[in-house]
Amino acid sequence: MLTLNNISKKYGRTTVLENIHYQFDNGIYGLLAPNGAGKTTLMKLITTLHFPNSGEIIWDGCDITSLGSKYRDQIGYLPQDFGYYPHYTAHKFMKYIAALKGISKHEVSNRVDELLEKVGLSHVKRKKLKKFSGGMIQRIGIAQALLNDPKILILDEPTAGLDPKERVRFRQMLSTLGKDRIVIISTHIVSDVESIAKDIILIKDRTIFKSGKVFDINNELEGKVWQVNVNEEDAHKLEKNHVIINKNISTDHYSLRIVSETIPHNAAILTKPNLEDVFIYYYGEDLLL
Ligand SMILES: Nc1ncnc2c1ncn2[C@@H]1O[C@H](COP(=O)(O)OP(=O)(O)OP(=O)(O)O)[C@@H](O)[C@H]1O
Repeated sequence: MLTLNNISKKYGRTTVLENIHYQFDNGIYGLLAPNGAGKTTLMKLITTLHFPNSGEIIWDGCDITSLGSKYRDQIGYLPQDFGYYPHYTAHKFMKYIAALKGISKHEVSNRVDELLEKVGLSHVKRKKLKKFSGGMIQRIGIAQALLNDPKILILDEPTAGLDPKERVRFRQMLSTLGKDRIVIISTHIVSDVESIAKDIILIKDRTIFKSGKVFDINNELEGKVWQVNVNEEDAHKLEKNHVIINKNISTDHYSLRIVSETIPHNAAILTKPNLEDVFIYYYGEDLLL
């Protein structure tokens, strides 16, 4: 179990994270917030690339600063700016990272082949990485992070730059990884984690302001999300007075998705809230920054 015990982090005089308290056990966690909210910082604290100004991180009952490499050996990390050697083949790159991680030579070959298979890249293992698509590079990124069979896998914006098809494939691959480890995925894209995360963690104003199962988080907006088709004039009136989650304009009407405590228009129909609604409702202003 990994516990963040009231951790705070400042850069200079600016506090980026404040009193973060959370407990992780095996499973996938979606760390969801707009850019700049502190997701990368939180991940760097967990990977020991940064240290908190106050609070402590506890792994299986011990402070990670006292565990040193015993703790770091348990971590697999895919950073946002994952660096790779374009002239290396997938196989050579994996062997290289395995050597850096101190994995013994007799273990390496099987492990590399097994992981390339797992991420669906064994058929291109002799291809140079410069020939790989963005999705394939991210899959190599996951494979290298898994080399040491980590108990904590940290993926920072793993789907950045991927097209929708690659995103789906990536999600399918990730969904199996949380069975026997903690997997923390940061993203500002709701659909990356909505269907695969056991818990969602939302960061706002430097702290965790909501966390829990998607169903429970969505439930907070139950009875408040409305769908309505209206003419242009009514659409403008509604936009002035309500939080608009989504707006589609067709030739003869406007289709609006609205969050409102009460029925916003006599043609409005109550609909089931989803995580996108929650995200836009709580972060609306921040998303425009
Ligand atoms: N090394 C640093 N020194 C000073 N400020 C930093 C440093 N790293 C991050 N910050 C600032 O801390 C805040 C949080 O950044 P962080 O990268 O953790 O956010 P994020 O949610 O991961 O966003 P993004 O997805 O854009 O990376 C930002 O305002 C950022 O400018």
